[in-house]
Amino acid sequence: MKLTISLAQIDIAYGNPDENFAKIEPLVKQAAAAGADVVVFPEMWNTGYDLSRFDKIADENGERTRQLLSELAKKYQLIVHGGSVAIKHDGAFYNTTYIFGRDGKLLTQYEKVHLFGLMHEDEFLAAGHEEDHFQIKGVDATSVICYDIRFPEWLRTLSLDNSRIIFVPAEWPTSRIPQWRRLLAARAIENQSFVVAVNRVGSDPDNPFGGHSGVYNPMGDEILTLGDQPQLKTITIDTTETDEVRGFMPVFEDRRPELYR
Ligand SMILES: O=C(O)CCC(=O)C(=O)O
Repeated sequence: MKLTISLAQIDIAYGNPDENFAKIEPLVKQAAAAGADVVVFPEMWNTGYDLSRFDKIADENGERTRQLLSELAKKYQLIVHGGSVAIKHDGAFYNTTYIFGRDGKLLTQYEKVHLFGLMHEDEFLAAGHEEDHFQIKGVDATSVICYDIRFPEWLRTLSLDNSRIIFVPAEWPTSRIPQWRRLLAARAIENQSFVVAVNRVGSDPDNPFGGHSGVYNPMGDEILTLGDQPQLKTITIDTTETDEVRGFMPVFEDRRPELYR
């Protein structure tokens, strides 16, 4: 299946949801004009890492985000992968992904499983504990968030359900961009999947963020890379490449799960 994917690499206004929400529609429109089947945003784009103000700025039950993404998916007739946003529900804060189909219906949602202590997420957020699986034009896909890519066992778990694409929204600091690119390539190679990763650019009071959003094929080649400036880029991938790679190198069949822990 051929899939056209737009990566929306944006700067995020620190702690300013109104400014950030206003950025989304023009990018969805641009992706639709480029013929995209899906547009992807970075991690926690509504607030950035303004964690100590989440009681004031996190999206209550994700309602504002869900309403906007649903409307835009329907209006522009494409899948909107909403990166992730800071939300509040049941008295706790979560780093949450929402993905909407062309009909405006929620395809899946995911709460970040591995909280990033170096940026104090574990002090302010509750961790998710559920897998997410969805389909794009009949192709199985899954999605994680940023620091999750350092846990190959989690991405493997998510990939076991026939997934062919792993989406990765992120706020990944500039100093570790070389690791970002190597980790994404490794996750693509070992899971014989496409990896579509969207990082933010710009900076917050603690970190500059290095962009280099990209798409990796199932051999781990970086087939699209964005620089370190805000931009939207679009690429068409052929997901049957995953069948070819899994055919000549049957890694999934050769697993020995009885030996692993
Ligand atoms: O793992 C890293 O180096 C960066 C992770 C990160 O920035 C995040 O999870 O938000």
